Amino acid sequence: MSISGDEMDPGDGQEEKIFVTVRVRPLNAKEIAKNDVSDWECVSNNTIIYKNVKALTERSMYPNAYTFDRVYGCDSTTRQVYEEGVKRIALSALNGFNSSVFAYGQTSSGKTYTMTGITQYAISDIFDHINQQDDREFVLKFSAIEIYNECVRDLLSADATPLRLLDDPEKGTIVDKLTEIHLEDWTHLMELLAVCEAQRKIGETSMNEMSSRSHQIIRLTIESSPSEVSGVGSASILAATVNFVDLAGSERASQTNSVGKRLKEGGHINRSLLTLGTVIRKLSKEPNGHIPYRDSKLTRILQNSLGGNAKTAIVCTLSPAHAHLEQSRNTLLFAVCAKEVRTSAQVNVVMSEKVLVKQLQREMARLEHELKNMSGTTNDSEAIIKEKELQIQKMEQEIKELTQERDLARSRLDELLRAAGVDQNSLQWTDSSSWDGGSASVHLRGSSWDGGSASGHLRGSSWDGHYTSDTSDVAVNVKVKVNAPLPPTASVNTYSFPKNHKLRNPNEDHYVFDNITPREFMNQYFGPDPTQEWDKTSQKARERTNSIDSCKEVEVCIEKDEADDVDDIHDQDQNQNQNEGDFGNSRVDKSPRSALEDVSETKTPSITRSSSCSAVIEGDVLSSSSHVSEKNVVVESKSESDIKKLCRQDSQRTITGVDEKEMQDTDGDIFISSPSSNTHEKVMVKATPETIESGDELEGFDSGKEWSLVFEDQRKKIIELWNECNIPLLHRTYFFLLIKGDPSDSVYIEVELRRLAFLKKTLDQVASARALNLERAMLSRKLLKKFTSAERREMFAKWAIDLESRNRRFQLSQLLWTKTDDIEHIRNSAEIVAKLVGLIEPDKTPKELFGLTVATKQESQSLLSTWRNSLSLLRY
Ligand SMILES: Nc1ncnc2c1ncn2[C@@H]1O[C@H](COP(=O)(O)OP(=O)(O)OP(=O)(O)O)[C@@H](O)[C@H]1O
Repeated sequence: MSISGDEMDPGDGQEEKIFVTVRVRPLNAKEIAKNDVSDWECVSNNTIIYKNVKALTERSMYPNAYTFDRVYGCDSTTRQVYEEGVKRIALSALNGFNSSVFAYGQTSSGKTYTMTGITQYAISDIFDHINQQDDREFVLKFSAIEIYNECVRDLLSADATPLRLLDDPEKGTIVDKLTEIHLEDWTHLMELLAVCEAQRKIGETSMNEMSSRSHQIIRLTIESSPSEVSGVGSASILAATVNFVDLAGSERASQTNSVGKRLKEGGHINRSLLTLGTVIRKLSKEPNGHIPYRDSKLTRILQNSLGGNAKTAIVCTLSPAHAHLEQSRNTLLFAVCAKEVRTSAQVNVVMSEKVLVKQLQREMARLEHELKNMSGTTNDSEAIIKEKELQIQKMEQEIKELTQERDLARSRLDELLRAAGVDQNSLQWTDSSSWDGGSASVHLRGSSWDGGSASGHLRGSSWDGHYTSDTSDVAVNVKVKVNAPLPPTASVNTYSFPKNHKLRNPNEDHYVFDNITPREFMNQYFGPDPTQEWDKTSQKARERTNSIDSCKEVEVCIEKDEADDVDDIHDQDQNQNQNEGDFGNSRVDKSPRSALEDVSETKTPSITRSSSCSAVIEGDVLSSSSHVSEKNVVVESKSESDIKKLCRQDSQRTITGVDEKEMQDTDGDIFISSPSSNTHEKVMVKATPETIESGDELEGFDSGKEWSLVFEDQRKKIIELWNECNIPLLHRTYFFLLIKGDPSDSVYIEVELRRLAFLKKTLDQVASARALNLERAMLSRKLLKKFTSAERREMFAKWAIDLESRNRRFQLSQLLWTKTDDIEHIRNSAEIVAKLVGLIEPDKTPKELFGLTVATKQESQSLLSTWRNSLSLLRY
């Protein structure tokens, strides 16, 4: 339904006439039976004429043609009457105009018939209109009264006590304590109309079997306000009423043969209708004179509708029968007067308290929402700022740490270079560290590998692979003799560190994880291992010395697969254990050389020599007590011949793909690796022991005495962690072969401690997870073994409900049912299974569900059907 602009806004505050229509009903059966004829004919849309010529001559004092806004003949429908005029008036209440629709006419002329239809059509259209309106919210209130024998009665109340009429300065006459019901929908309306019909006084007269003996006024109050989406505007808050008035019919006592109660009723009806007629006549003739509204309850209540702030439509109903000619003429006279009456309808912005409260609540809610949004935005901004500040703090801390590491590296390198006799003036550190995408490199470019001289380029230095100290390339001529010819284009010992530290060191141990090594883990969580870069830097320094005499220690790192010769190593370890005893206390006196040879005899997969191991060479050899291989082994040598021997032995036993010549001795030469020979091999030259021993004090240790205490403490910790983590004996042996308590070993010790701490934490986690699984497994076994089948099912049902893991439940059900092949047993128990597993795997077949191997296809289908039925019953 749509309401055109004309329909919705016929004029704000302008006077307009009451819209008057006339409707003639068809002759009824009684009238036809009496051979009565219709006196009236609608000759056009708005003109009705009296067509009985005989009567016309006899009663010439009456006009024979009447013109109204609309006239409807006996073949008209109520829909027509409604649509062609009444609708506009009725629906103007949606726009804030009070409105009223009357049916006026003699008894049995069709007032109730017409008004019933009009009321329903109008309210239906109001519902439709409201449903189409998104920008306004509506509240409908329904009330109904009847005026019976000059008493006002609430038709929605069982209490028949007459209601008082009160005069409100703003609203006019109001009915006190009238029931108003919030109208919800169409069904609700029908219910209320039925109540009204049931309550209304209806009686049988000779004119009408169902004669209305009272005036009925159905009132719909429409309150509307802008919806939340359309914003708020107090001016557009509207409240208006629409009255549907079905008057009782005027009657002649002689015609209705009324007596007693009906006669009294007829008297009240006629009196009130007479007053109504008087009011209408006066309004039409002397609108500014006295209008006797107060002479009847009806006119009092309808005062606004008749001559006040309302749009009004009157449908005058006629009985066409000649027998009712006089009443029809009176009705037409009333209609003639009514059409002259003017009303002045104005938009009612007077709102009810309820609407006002609702509007205020909505406005408050909107403001609160806005406030919340504003505070939310503020909170968000604060959170972002806080987060950024934290990031900045974190970055500053990282920069600080990196700077410290860099300075430490520089100082160490300087000391090494100083010790190696390199002219440090030729090297320049710059502070212009540049973030170059996280890669750092140390290049040693050999221009003439076979000639024994190489031009080393030390390009920056980085401890963690994050940055490069981008100094200008410093060319240092380093005389290095190599034993094996290298490809002339080869760059040797070039290390690049990916930005994310994820570079996997082939020398790394593999204790726990497949995808991350402890070193990677430590790099990630504890920062870089400074020893790696230290080693490289030391190597550079060594190369610069160009003096093989000063090189009394060589660090040799050879990687080999962990799996190689583990058993052999184990055997060797056992042999060693017989002689060596516990690490902490009983060291077997043994010459360094023999110690080295012992170690090398174990077919060590890799060998590394530390710069701090001279004490070992000249003193004790550490014992060992385990049997698992390690990749990195640190040994030491006192002389070049020792080194050469060691390397020869190792190369013969463990290194594959290494040129024998590479390890052969040329007295006084330094061993360096050939990267082309084997990517798993690396030989690094390191600083001389003299360099370290000649007063290299590491930071954090002021005196040898203090360090020795710290060292003892750390050593104990390491041993404890070794035991707790089941660290291979070989690793322990090699570790303490190299780490003897020299202050320069503190870095190695710290690395070891960190690694062990990580390992222990991981092992603890794994152990607790295993314990949990074991406990569960034990429970499963107990369940199957200890109890009878019934007990198992019962326990299992309880347990399974408690278990959160659905897969676990399914596995348990399989366990349960694989114990039997008894189809009947399973069928009977399908309900339990459905409870346990049905909600988990609804598409599984019985075979899959029950773990059966003997079920035929038919049996499976039968089980499945049973199971599904159970499932549907048990679905919760
Ligand atoms: N336009 C019409 N078409 C067909 N039947 C009608 C029409 N108008 C009224 N009637 C029938 O005429 C009879 C009287 O109608 P109704 O009860 O509406 O008259 P009324 O004016 O309300 O009478 P009263 O004043 O006594 O209550 C009813 O049976 C009704 O069905």
